[in-house]
Amino acid sequence: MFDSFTLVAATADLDDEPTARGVADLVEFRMDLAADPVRQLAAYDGELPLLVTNRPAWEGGEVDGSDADAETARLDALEAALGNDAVAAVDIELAALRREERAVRVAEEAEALGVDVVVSVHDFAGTPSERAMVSLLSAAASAGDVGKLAVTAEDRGDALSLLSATNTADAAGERVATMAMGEAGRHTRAVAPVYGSKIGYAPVDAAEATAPGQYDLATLDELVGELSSR
Ligand SMILES: O=C1C[C@@](O)(C(=O)O)C[C@@H](O)[C@@H]1O
Repeated sequence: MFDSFTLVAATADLDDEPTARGVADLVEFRMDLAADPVRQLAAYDGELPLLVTNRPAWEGGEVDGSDADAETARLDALEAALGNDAVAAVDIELAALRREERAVRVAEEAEALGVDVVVSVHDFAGTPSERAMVSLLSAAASAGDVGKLAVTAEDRGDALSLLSATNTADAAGERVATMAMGEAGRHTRAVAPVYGSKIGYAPVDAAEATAPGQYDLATLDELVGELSSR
């Protein structure tokens, strides 16, 4: 997975899966935004494979990760999800891998089960320098199967820097996924795949976006299809 562009339908409600079928390649289950994620996963009988994400508040999500116990509980829930046969990929934050042994163990467990690891970095405050982004992408890509960087663009210059960093990482043979959040970065969701980004996220319904500036699934599918060879 992730060798070519992968379109991901992001949702907190696995009942959305039939609507994503035929368009998305994968469903991202945002466990941190979901009501009763354990029950939803156990009951899942959809066709699309799942990417599970349990994003902590310290990285822009909803689940508590404010102390060691909360982080252990969050990562335990993520690890438990790996046992579900529908789970093909897991998202783990680069910052968690850097500071928590428990996160490294979840990544190792995923690898042992043949579950791909998306190592993610989010910047909700702005866009780091191009050099810093290249280095973050490299660190994230080498810590898992794909390195993902989502930044917040304030202007076109930020969007261009992200595209350029994506191009550099791709040319270096790194498997990466990039997107700029916010209005100024919106077009990067369609354009970054041209520069090597391997994942695009979109909600099935634009009203249920999981990040600022996302296109709805059908629109992203169409835009990426027009611009790349999807
Ligand atoms: O990390 C990402 C990328 C994302 O933040 C985006 O900007 O599309 C959406 C999230 O659901 C996903 O986990």
